[in-house]
Parts: sequence; C-alpha cells; structure tokens
Amino acid sequence: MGILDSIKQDKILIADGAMGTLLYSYGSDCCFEELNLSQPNQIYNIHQAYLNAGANIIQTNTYAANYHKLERYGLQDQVKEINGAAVRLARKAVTNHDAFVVGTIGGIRGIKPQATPIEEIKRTFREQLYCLLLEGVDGILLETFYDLEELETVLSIARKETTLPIISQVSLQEVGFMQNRVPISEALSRLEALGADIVGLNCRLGPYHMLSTLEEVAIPKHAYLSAYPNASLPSYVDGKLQYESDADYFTEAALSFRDQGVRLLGGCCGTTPAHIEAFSTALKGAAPVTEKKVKTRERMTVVTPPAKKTAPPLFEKAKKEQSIIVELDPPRKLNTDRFMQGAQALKDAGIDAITLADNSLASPRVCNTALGSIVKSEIGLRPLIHITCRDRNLIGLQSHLMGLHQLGIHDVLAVTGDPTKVGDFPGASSVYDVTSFGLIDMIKQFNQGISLSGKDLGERTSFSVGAAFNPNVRLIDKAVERLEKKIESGADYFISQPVFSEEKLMEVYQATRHIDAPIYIGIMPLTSSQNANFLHHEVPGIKLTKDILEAMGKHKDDPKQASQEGLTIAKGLLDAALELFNGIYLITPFMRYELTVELATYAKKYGPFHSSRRMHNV
Ligand SMILES: Cc1cc2nc3c(=O)[nH]c(=O)nc-3n(C[C@H](O)[C@H](O)[C@H](O)COP(=O)(O)OP(=O)(O)OC[C@H]3O[C@@H](n4cnc5c(N)ncnc54)[C@H](O)[C@@H]3O)c2cc1C
Ligand code: MET
Ligand SMILES: [Zn+2]
Repeated sequence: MGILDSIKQDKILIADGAMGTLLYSYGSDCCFEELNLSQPNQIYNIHQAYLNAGANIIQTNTYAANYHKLERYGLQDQVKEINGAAVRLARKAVTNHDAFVVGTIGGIRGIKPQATPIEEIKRTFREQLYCLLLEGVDGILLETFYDLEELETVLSIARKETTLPIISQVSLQEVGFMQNRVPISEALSRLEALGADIVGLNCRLGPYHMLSTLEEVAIPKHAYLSAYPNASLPSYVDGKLQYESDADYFTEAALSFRDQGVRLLGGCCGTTPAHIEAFSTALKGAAPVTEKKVKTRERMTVVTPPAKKTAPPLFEKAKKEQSIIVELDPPRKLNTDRFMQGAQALKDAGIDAITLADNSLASPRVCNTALGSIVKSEIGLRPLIHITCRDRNLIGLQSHLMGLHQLGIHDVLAVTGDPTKVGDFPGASSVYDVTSFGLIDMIKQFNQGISLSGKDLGERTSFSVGAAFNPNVRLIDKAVERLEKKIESGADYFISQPVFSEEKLMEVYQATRHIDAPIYIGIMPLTSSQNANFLHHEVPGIKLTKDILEAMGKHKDDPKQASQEGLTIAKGLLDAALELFNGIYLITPFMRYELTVELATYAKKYGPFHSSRRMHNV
C-alpha cells in the first residue's frame, strides 16, 4: 500500500518534524545533509524518534542536498552519495514500522528570486530528484518554496519523471499570501492543476498563521491538504535561533488542522518528536473532514489614492532648461556649521538642489537624510538624497523610503554604493540585498503604493529617481548600455561622475543623444596639483589631459594659485558642458563650497539661456 492508498482510507496521516533545527539545537553547525555520511547514527536516531512519536511518513535528510546549496561547503560533487545515504538511512529506520519515506527537496529561491536563474534551478533539481528516485523512495516532498514560479517549474519536472505521490508545499509570507501577494488558495490550486497529489504549507510561521490561512482554502478536489507548521516564531537567544517548545499547544492545534481538512500533518522548524507525538495522540482515530465552510477574504479592491501633489521633479526642468545641482557632502564630524553655511551660500547662488551622498567611500558621515531635512526646512533648499544598497537590508531600505516620504523628500539617487572595503571599516558587512537596479525597481513600486513584498502602502510615494552614470570607462558604449538598462528599471535621469576633458564631454554627448532621460554632467574643480595627480593616477577611469596636469603642476607650491587654476579649468569645462547639457552637477571638493558657489554663479550667468552668453564667447 502506498501513501495515497493509506490517505484514501479516510485517514489523517502524521508526518515527522524538524530535522535541521533539531540538529542545530544539538550543537551541529555544519552542513546538516553531510551528516548522512559522517554521523549516520545521529540521523537514524532522529528518524527513529519521530517514528516512535507516531509519524507515518518520514522525510529524508536531504532538504539542501543539491548542487547549488552543497557548493557552499565544497560538497557539490557529492549529491549522489549524500542523497543515496539519506534514503538508505530513512529506509533502515522504517524497517520495523508501518511508515513511508519521502525524499525531500527544498526550495532554493529566497527573497531575491532573480538571484538564481530558473535554468540553474532546473539543473540542480533534476540531479537531486534522480538520486532520490533511483535510491527508492515512496514519494517526493517539495517543501519551503517561497517563489511559486520555482515550485511550479520543479513540480512539472517531477510530475513527468515519476508516478509516485508528490507533496508540494509553499511557505507563507503572511496570512493568506505567498511572496508577491500570490493568494495561497490560488497557489495551491495551481499546484493541484500541475498534478501534485498533496498540496499545503510548511515553515516560516506556526499553527496560528497557518490555520488562519487554511480558513480561506477550499478542500481540493483532486489532491489532499497538508500542513507542517513551525513550532512558533523564532527568537534569537545567545547567538542562536530558538523556538518555543510548548508541545501541548500542538495537541489543540491538531484538531483545528483536522477541521480545516488537513490530511497530512507534520512539523517544520523548531518542532521535535514531542510536537509530533502531540499531533499523533490528538488525532488517533480522528476522522478527516471532507467538507468545510471556506472563509472568503473580503476582496478589498485597493484604491490607492493618487500621489500627493509635490513640486515638479528636477528632471522635468532638466529636460527643458538649465538645471544646476551641487553635491555638498555631510561632514565626517558632528559640527555642521560649515556645511550649513555652504548650503545657504549655494541656495543664494540659485542652484536647484543640493545633493547629499550616503556615506560616500564607505565611511561614516552625518546621516544625509537628517541633514537634507534640516536644509529643506531651515534653508528652503531642495535636498537630493543618495541611497546606497550597502548599509541597509531590504527592511532598512523600505523603512528609509517611507521615512523620506514622511519628510517630504522626493528626490533620490539610487546607487549600489562603494563597498565597505574602500572605507574606514573594511571588515563591516556590505549588505547588497539588491543593487541599484533592484533599488530603482523598489522605489518605482513605492510610487505605485506597493511595497517590495506586494503589500498595499496606503499611499503612493512621489519619488523621482536618479541613477549613477560613469562615463569614465574605456568603452563608452558599455556604460551607455548600463544606463539604458537603468532606464528599463525606471531611472528618470542620471548624474555622472566628474568629467575632465572637453573630448570626454563630447563623447558622452554623442553616445547619449538618443536618450530622452536627462543627464546631469559632473564637473569638479581641482584643488591642487596633488589632487589632480591622485585623480589621474589612482581613481579608476578618470584621466586628466596633459594640459590640465601641466597647468595644475605649475602651482604645486602655491595652493591659492592652484585653486584659482582649478576654477579656471572647471569654468572651461563648464563652457563646453553648457553647450551640450541642460543638467550640470557640480561636486564640492573637501567642503570648499566657495568653489562650487562660484561655478554655479558662473553657469547661471553664462549658461546658454542667458543673453550675455554669446558676448562671453566672443
Ligand atoms: C553621481 C554618483 C553618486 C554617488 N554617490 C554615492 C554615495 O552616496 N555613496 C556611495 O557609497 N557611493 C556613491 N557613488 C559611487 C557608486 O556607488 C559606485 O561608484 C558604483 O560602483 C557605480 O555606481 P552604482 O552604484 O550605481 O553602480 P551600478 O551601476 O549599480 O553597478 C553595480 C555593480 O556593477 C559594477 N559595474 C559598474 N559599471 C559597470 C560596467 N560598465 N560594466 C560592468 N560592471 C559594472 C560595479 O562595479 C558594481 O559592482 C556615487 C557615484 C556616482 C556616479
Ligand atoms: N524539513 C527540513 C528540516 O527540518 C527543512 C525545514 S524548512 C527550512 O530540516
Ligand atoms: Zn522550516
């Protein structure tokens, strides 16, 4: 008799509980699947404990035994050995029990689905599936899938390869929904339609959230329902994840799962043989439910109000006429007097916005959003806030965007950010949950009133999103390709690294003239001969002309003259830039805002829309 025959006899089957968290709680902190080879007795004993607790179905210790996940431990070439040993251990364990063995395959994709291409998933899945099937299992358990596309793909493969029962389980994002707002009832129906024999939920949340979700799920016509809840929400104690161990709670939960039509009930993270015993005891002789009332979720058609009216975005101005923005970075020290004086002077010079870097060069500075907000309210100057993906994870980035919205700051520059290696804390972690592309996507989704996980934000944000453009590369076409990809992600305009030659300005102009999104072209005054040499020799991609290097070199020992020379050179570049670009991005070196104030004043006076410009050219 197989699993399905057994379930058909009006039975609720009991599955086993956690393997991974149990091993972890015993102190194992390694590749759990490798223990099939090195510690077979430990795995065998866990199987035995679950069987003795009343499990009718146990799963092989193969959750992450695929090429992709074993690679982290250098074990990618042992997929066959590890899966083979796992099946043999589970088989040996059920010898004297009336129980089945299912071969477990866990989902790979997490919060960043695009991080693992579907082709790689197919390859790695097939390999593990064949190993399990060849060794001889009674069914396949596909579990902990956050991404429905991934599960549908692997389920379709498995369905073609075997007639054995397939259990397909997704993980909840929140009550009723998977990641990306896919309703659970829809996900399970789709899995049923693809031929899964048992469909259900496992991991991430405990009985409470799973039961609330199952209230919205009808009993499938051609499949059975399963649930493998976690023991509880986890907590982090003394550097370890811990779960509540109240197995009595599972006794009550068992009957509620039965009432929701569940026919296969097991446990996931944090559960132990005690939890499974609670399930098994509570459901001894219990008849399954075949009909139930399904709660329909009130279909809230979310009508997100249109975004509140804000000042027209900067890039609209740069499309039509000259627009000058100036970078003035937050200080590394707590005193902000000079920064505020600079911001005031730049406002007086008539610039359109001040841009504030986000811990540039990966070193801590006063928070750019705090300073940007002060500049906005106290000086009345528009702040443009850089956001990197280095210092905040997906939670932090979203909370940051919501905060900017509250502050009425709508101009942002989305960059990946310099890695921590380059800064004052090379050992600090660089988060990079997303790169600039993902961040741009996320911000644009916020503008639709939807969070990254697809939740309704109740309001739309009004961000206009700038992106970085680095023209200081050998092949400008490659940089332009990247720029075009950022437009596809939703970038509204670009801000470039500084350019130091008229030839480069012309090259950028020619290579980007087909692009509608405005470019704010970077101009930075040189401050000394050393500064010029550093940029030329040490900053990747930046090359100064021989003339510029010589001109700066002449004033090696006279800082004042060198600074004047730097200004003259910047004005020459500005002349060329103003002929070609509406957007001008002036970069203030070393908080010397007098330099960018002078350049901004110059650009406004002699810009192409000023009548005196022609005279200046003469
Ligand atoms: C206007 C501007 C403002 C900036 N502000 C900040 C700031 O506030 N804080 C900060 O820490 N850094 C800042 N930077 C630095 C910036 O984050 C890095 O220089 C980054 O590598 C380039 O921009 P990005 O972050 O958008 O990278 P992306 O274009 O997102 O590139 C991400 C990754 O791809 C690589 N890459 C970049 N170009 C290419 C290419 N042509 N081909 C192949 N791979 C490529 C990069 O090395 C990087 O690993 C700024 C840069 C600019 C131009
Ligand atoms: N069933 C597997 C285990 O218990 C995977 C749980 S979900 C991460 O180890
Ligand atoms: Zn789990």
